[in-house]
Amino acid sequence: MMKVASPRAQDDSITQKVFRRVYSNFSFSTVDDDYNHNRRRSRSGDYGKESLRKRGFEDKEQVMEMEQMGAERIKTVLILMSDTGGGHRASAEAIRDAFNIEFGDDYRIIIKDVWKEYTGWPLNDMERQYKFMVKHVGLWSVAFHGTSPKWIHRSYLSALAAYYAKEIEAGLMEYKPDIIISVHPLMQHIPLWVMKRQGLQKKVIFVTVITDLNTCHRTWFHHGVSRCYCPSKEVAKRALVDGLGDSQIRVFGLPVRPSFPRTIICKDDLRKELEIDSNLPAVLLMGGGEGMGPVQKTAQALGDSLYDSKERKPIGQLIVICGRNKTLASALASHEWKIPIKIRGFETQMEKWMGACDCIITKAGPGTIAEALICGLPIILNDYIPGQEKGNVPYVVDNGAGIFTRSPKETAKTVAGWFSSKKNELYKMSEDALKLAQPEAVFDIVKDIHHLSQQQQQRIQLYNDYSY
Ligand SMILES: CCCCCCCC/C=C\CCCCCCCC(=O)OC[C@H](CO)OC(=O)CCCCCCCCCCCCCCC
Ligand SMILES: O=c1ccn([C@@H]2O[C@H](COP(=O)(O)OP(=O)(O)O[C@H]3O[C@H](CO)[C@H](O)[C@H](O)[C@H]3O)[C@@H](O)[C@H]2O)c(=O)[nH]1
Repeated sequence: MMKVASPRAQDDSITQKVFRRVYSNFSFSTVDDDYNHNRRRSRSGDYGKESLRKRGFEDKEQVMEMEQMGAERIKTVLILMSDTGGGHRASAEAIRDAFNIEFGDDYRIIIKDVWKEYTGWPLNDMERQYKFMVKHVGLWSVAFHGTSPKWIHRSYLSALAAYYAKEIEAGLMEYKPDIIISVHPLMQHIPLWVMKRQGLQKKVIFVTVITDLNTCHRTWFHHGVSRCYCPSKEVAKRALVDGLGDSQIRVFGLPVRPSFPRTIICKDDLRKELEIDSNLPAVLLMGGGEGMGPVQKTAQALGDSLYDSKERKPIGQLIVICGRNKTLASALASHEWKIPIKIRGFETQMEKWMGACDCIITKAGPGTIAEALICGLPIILNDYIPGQEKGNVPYVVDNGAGIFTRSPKETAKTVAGWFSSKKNELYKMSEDALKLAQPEAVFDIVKDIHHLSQQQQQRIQLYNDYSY
């Protein structure tokens, strides 16, 4: 079905095994080999090589083009991501859910960390390395900025691509994708390099969905993509500066799981369901999927500021979502609290917890920010990861949707103010948050990808008609 020019001649490589499994009659051929598998039928069923040859299609490229014509079939979408933090998975799941809602069974969606499953070090270990580096922020800052020049990241990624070429080919081709969507900064160069080697650039649509709101890394921008979906004008400007064309760039917003915009939020019902006090205002405290940032100190400061010692009663309540940080959860659980508090681990229905609260304190994770904006939550940013999260601070603060402070005491004082004498301030910020929100972003993205797919189908059809 497609040419596989193998760089390292080896018998029974992973690629070959996978191809044999997927296409039972498949036998490997290089560009110069004869086609020796012409009895096999393509997925559309009508374009076996023999029949095409009889119709006068002797050229190998033509025969392959024809084989791709499977007009009315389910399209496979492969979403490439890695669990470096929780944001990439959340965006990948958002895109999958939106495809299902908009197009039902027309698309089969597969979310994969192909690096982890098919390659070796360092690609298969990104989660651990990322966790380590962001704990030592100085190290992350050097890695982020030090790898910004194109010649540095390009040469390193090209070397990795060449080294793991066969494994990555196998990883990508196992799913026979019609469309590849990358939601990770390190998943443009290598797959596009593999696709180029296989002559698949015109057959498989490749798009990037950027999941950082402002100061993103330059590895996000690759000239070879059909589309680069930017979550904000700031990121689009960076894409233009990096040489992407207007026709490649679209600005719809950051993809957020459809359960956020599509859940009709009734705070009272949510509070009942989550067993949260219905009468006290609630602040949500979190630190991304890994529970990063000054969560413990902030929780303790809130424990004091939200308790009115004169009246001997709380003026607010606290919900802490620790994500995967179990140490944090057990440290908080062993503390004595004067205010109502809920300490939770990794939650899968964040829209409910956000919908039940009145404001949020978080590090500047783009996913959390975009979700909080949709829920109209004023945001206190208490930390950011250098590099990709730095620009998220002005994005929120300059648009009036929140404030930035690293001081747990100041954070606690601000929330106490919002819950007592400064309710108007809280209300105004909530309005500004809703103005900045882009709840339809994920639907706009999948509709545009669908449009690209249809255009490609039409091109193939035209080629088909013209050739006959
Ligand atoms: C020596 C030159 C190295 C150039 C490296 C470029 C590509 C690296 C590719 C694979 C290596 C695996 C390292 C994985 C780290 C995880 C990164 C990640 O996924 O972040 C997600 C985050 C977001 O979730 O990624 C980003 O925001 C941008 C990615 C930046 C790439 C940083 C690469 C660090 C490499 C460490 C080498 C130290 C070099 C010192 C500089 C002179
Ligand atoms: O218990 C939890 C805790 C968090 N989340 C979700 O996890 C995501 C966290 O994503 P963020 O973007 O806020 O932050 P992360 O640190 O987890 O994300 C990582 O990926 C981001 C890009 O997507 C940024 O690059 C960021 O700097 C990097 O650390 C959000 O959707 C949040 O709702 C849950 O579903 N359950």
